[in-house]
Amino acid sequence: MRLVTLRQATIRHSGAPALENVDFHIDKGEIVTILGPNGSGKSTLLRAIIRAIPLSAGTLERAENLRIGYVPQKLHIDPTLPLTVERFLSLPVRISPDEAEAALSDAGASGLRKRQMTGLSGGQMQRVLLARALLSKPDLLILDEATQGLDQPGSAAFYQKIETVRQQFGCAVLMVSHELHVVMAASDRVICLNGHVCCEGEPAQVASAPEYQALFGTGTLGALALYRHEHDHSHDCDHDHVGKGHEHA
Ligand SMILES: Nc1ncnc2c1ncn2[C@@H]1O[C@H](COP(=O)(O)OP(=O)(O)OP(=O)(O)O)[C@@H](O)[C@H]1O
Repeated sequence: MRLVTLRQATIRHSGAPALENVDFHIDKGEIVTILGPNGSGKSTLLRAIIRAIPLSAGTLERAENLRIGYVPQKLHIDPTLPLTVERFLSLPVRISPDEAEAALSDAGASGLRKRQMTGLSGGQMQRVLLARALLSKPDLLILDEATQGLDQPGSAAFYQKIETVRQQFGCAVLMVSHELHVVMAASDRVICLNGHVCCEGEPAQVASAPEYQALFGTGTLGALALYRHEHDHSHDCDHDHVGKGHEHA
């Protein structure tokens, strides 16, 4: 089932085009990742889909009653503002402590309900933002560089959580990320943007496309191969492997 379709979408900011003639779609349950250099229109695309900015040309269709959960890049909260996680989750629609606890648990943030928002670590904050996005039981979860500022284990754990959430909620996931190898391995489809769609397809297809390599180089091909490798051999000893090639075996 198709959740969102953009046809020949053009978006201008103060007259200057950020995106031109973009065709895009996402289906139920898919994980789609948007890659692209700084200023290539990734956030603009996401914000158009949530109808935060209008199209200058083209069309946007969304499935009827589509529920979207949006996890922003970051959230600025005034450090002098007392705001517990529970109260944050109750903005703007009040929820019960049980609902707050359930959403936090789904997002892997159990136990943070009474904490102050300004006292959370980067990883805890992202999980609270995820919990908030999950409250609407989304059909489509949108993440805009949600792991920016997290260390590598932190962001890997976050993406694993996203995969669990997708299975649990049956939602599609649309995300922007710069962490090429993790994201490429976790995505069904990758779209490479640079003001327009440069190339798109399954991760392996995109990684070998000349347009992608012109933007990102060929380095990620190796990383992708490591994460995608088929396990076609057995090991003659059962110690823990530390080699990168076994991280995703
Ligand atoms: N509100 C705005 N007003 C004017 N120009 C804007 C606005 N928002 C974005 N732009 C411009 O539109 C272009 C695309 O910006 P966008 O934020 O979508 O890129 P991005 O790919 O998400 O970048 P980054 O990776 O740096 O987050 C950039 O040239 C940016 O300067």
